[in-house]
Amino acid sequence: MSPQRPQRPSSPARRGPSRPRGRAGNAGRRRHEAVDEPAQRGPAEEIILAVGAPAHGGHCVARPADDPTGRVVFVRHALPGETVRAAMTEKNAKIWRADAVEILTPSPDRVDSVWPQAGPGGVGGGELAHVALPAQRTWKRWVLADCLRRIGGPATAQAVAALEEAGSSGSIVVEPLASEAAAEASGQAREARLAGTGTRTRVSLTVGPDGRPGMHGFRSGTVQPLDRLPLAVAAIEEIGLLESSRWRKHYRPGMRVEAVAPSIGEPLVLLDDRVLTSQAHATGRRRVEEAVDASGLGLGELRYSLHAEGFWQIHRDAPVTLVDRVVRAALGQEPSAAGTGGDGAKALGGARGKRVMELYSGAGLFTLPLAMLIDGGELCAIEGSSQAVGDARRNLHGLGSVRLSTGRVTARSVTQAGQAMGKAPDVVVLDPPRQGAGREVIGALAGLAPERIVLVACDPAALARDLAVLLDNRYELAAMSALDMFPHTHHFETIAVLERR
Ligand SMILES: C[S@@+](CC[C@H](N)C(=O)[O-])C[C@H]1O[C@@H](n2cnc3c(N)ncnc32)[C@H](O)[C@@H]1O
Repeated sequence: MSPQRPQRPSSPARRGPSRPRGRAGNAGRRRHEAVDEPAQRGPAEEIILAVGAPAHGGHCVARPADDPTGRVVFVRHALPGETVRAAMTEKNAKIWRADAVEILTPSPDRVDSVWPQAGPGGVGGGELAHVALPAQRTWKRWVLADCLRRIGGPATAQAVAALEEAGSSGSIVVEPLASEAAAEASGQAREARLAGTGTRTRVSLTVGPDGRPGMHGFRSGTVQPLDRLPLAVAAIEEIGLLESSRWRKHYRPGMRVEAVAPSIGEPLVLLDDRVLTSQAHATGRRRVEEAVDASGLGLGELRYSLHAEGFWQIHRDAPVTLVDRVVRAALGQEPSAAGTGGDGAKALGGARGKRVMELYSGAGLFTLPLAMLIDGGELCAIEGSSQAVGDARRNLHGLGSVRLSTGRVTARSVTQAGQAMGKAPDVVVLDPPRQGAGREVIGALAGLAPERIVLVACDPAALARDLAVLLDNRYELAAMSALDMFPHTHHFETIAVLERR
């Protein structure tokens, strides 16, 4: 997706110069107000930009249209190939940033935003809502390839390009999750247009000074009130957190409002530390129950119980997809991260008796199916949150040979856990937070010399860094897949499988 290689999706093309319609245009004007903080600064400087390739972080690399050799500007709310009028939002010696506020030459991939309040000058967290969903995945594919090349270095980029799944393009396709794939394949224009909305089972808001809940403006401390939550599942929209007077009376400026819609039972709402039902009644319930279909692994439905505020994969299809991919990648005979379906139980026939280490294990999303499949083997997991470890203990109750430790994942704790296992683990699964595991942890992990490592990454820059260290430490890349787990944002998830040389 670039001026040279524009993608042509099935989305309706917008012809001729146009302002982003409706609220996006208004949001553009609002942006000037945001830029004006403090108020005496005057209107934002505007600039005409020729927009180039997407870059990590949800923006594109652009240059002034009348000076293509000029300064690079990171522009949001634009698309590769467009010419836009942009309002500068940050300009200093290091970086220039801008928001596209008028689209002079629209890309065929531009659509009416599914979340105008996340448009120019709006809240963060929906920065690709103006991009057709297939083109969002192309955007992310480019960003992944760019991070692997720039941050991982030539050896990392070559290792990825050599994978069968990278195909002739040499890059990894970012796949839709089941809901989006079904909506896009439905043949229904409305369903396809709204694909990727209504998928988030967790939503986090802040109450603004006026008592209305909203989200922070992008790179701003100001809470902007919201009038819709288009990315949230219907069960959260229906609670009426934004408009209902029954909620307003509970709100105080600065309060955090978290809505949690588990796959089993009623949603819960957390107001700072208080837990309320979806009807705004106080409740002693602090836990939610989640069901994950692991029949593809021959395990049927898995049940999890966790604290409502605990970490859980946010897209409604993410737990089932990740469990299937990660467990197959860890315990399958073939080191594939790419495929789902097929006879999981057969593919996992060799799992019994395996020795597994899991880092950053949360409430046990992967730990439970791994422990069930290695029957007679050994599993050692490390997780930093004691609450999550308590949840995992409960979820794994009765499964033998599992050691769940609370503590930071560090080079030392990884080495000690390896020593405690006695013999090198057969496989290590790690799902670190956004910043990745880091050079030292990865180095210690490589020092344990497991046959296989499954690295789950939600940030392509961190993935590239961690991967480069593994490739330098006697591991080779065996498989990689990428999943569009955060539609309408720039985020996505990657699973890399490495084998010891
Ligand atoms: C991306 S989540 C993955 C959890 C689990 N795999 C899942 O999918 O539900 C990352 C987990 O790492 C934990 N964590 C973050 N930093 C950590 C650290 N330095 N040491 C140990 N755990 C950490 C968090 O508490 C969180 O549970």
